[in-house]
Amino acid sequence: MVTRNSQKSDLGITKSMNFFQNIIKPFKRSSNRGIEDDIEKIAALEQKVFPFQVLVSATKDFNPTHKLGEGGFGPVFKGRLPDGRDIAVKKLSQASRQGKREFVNEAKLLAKVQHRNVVNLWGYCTHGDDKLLVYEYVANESLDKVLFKSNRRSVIDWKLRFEIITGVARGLLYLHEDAPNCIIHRDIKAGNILLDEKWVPKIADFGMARLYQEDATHVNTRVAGTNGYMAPEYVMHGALSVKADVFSFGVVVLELISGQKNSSFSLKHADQTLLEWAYRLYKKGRTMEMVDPDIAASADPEQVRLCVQIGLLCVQGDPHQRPAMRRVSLLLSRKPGHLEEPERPGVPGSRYRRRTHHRPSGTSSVGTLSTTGSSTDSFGSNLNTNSGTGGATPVSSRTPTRDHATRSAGASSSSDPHGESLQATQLPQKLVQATFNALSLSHSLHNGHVRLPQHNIVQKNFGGGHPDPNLTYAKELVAGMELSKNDAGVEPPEFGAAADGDADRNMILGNMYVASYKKVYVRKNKKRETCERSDELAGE
Ligand SMILES: Nc1ncnc2c1ncn2[C@@H]1O[C@H](COP(=O)(O)OP(=O)(O)OP(=O)(O)O)[C@@H](O)[C@H]1O
Repeated sequence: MVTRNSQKSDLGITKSMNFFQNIIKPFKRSSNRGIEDDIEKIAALEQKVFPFQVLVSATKDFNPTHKLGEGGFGPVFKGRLPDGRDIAVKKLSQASRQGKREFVNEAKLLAKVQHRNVVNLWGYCTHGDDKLLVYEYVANESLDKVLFKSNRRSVIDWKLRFEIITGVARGLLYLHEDAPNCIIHRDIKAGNILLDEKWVPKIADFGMARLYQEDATHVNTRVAGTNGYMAPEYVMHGALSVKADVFSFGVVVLELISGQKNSSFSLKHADQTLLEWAYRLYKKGRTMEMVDPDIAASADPEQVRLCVQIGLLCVQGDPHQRPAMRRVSLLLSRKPGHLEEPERPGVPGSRYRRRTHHRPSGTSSVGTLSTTGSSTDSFGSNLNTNSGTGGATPVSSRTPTRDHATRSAGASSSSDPHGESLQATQLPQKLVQATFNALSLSHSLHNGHVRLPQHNIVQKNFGGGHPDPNLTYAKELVAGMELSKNDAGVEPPEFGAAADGDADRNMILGNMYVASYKKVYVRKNKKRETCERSDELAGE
């Protein structure tokens, strides 16, 4: 990576220049071209189109030495435009099967998203099958590298960390409520927060899910988020709302305070997660013990308490209990004490308990750019989120498929005398952990991304000879369960045994296994039958 010092003077120059001039400069024509050429080019510039050749020369033909890294969406190259501006060019991998027109439409929309705390998309380019996005170059590394992978973590002292928290909150508020379209990021994490030369945080990778949406003919297990940051209702049911981003933001806040990465915290502390640990300390009034020892000296106890409280409010299990980002931004400017008490945190993989709210119908749940334009509490509606036999069975598939799956799996939730407990709104903690382990497995298999089946697409396309993402999901579930198989004494199901072409058979089998696991588990652990751990947690 090119160091930020070498960029500083250029950045200084470009900031003072008008944006349109900046854009037009690299394409200045020689004087003998026609006026039509001019018009065409100006039109292209307004649409923020970058000619491929400009990007080729900016990145020295995508030279490996210019490669900044490669994420789930493809490689990113650093480049410099003829006017001196530095850019980051993301070459989308072929997994984005979007047509050229759709890509251009999406990119145009995303290029309108401009905010100080968001990595600005300056333009885009298509060339043959290649699709490229051109971003402003952000000089410092991503937050995860500074926080978790370097010995520079003390460089971001408490004051900076607090500013990063407020900056990310503002960026996310903008995406949710003030951008031209409501954007649910879906993958808020320390790795997607880039820091500029003044440590101003900028949210990266917004809108990517939209560019990678499956079309009607392509079934895929889509990149859905990153382990350790995903809201429980999203992990378990694919239910997506702005509150899923709020949850991920809460995780980032607690990571920033503690300097600990949520997804690896449990490896060091077998019996708890970062979120539970934070909750316990908060309940005991010992929030300062959470602070990263490297920066403890610079920490302001009042601000720390406020941030811990806000972080915990954001990671509550019930999405409706989580504050919207506007409120978070407001709260960050207040003194603690005016705030409600957070309830115990949700665990990725756990089921949340719905309260008095009802899910609004007809809201979009999967798209990144919300089709409703509503900013808060738009809650996923295409999946069952609130009942069932312990898993994420799609609503529309449940009636026709369950009977068959029940027979195939040799277990029945409806005939089970403990049926009531199987319908409980929360799974035992251990089961939750096992599911989480399954997702961790998926995490390691997929370059840090958890992949979830996209149920509605599966349903639409099953029978077309596509791979069955439900199979993967169910196997992952079971892999998690197997870690504790001896406790449960339940054999995993035979996947694929049901051969009638039922779209969700493997999902159902996986869920049945979870259900039967739970049945045995509950029998063996009567005490935990109600799974109410909040008092227990608070008292510990
Ligand atoms: N605008 C940018 N300015 C500077 N560096 C960038 C920019 N965008 C991305 N990078 C860097 O490029 C690398 C790849 O980024 P990318 O966002 O594609 O994937 P990632 O964050 O590493 O992984 P993931 O896909 O899991 O988010 C990262 O090191 C990132 O910090």
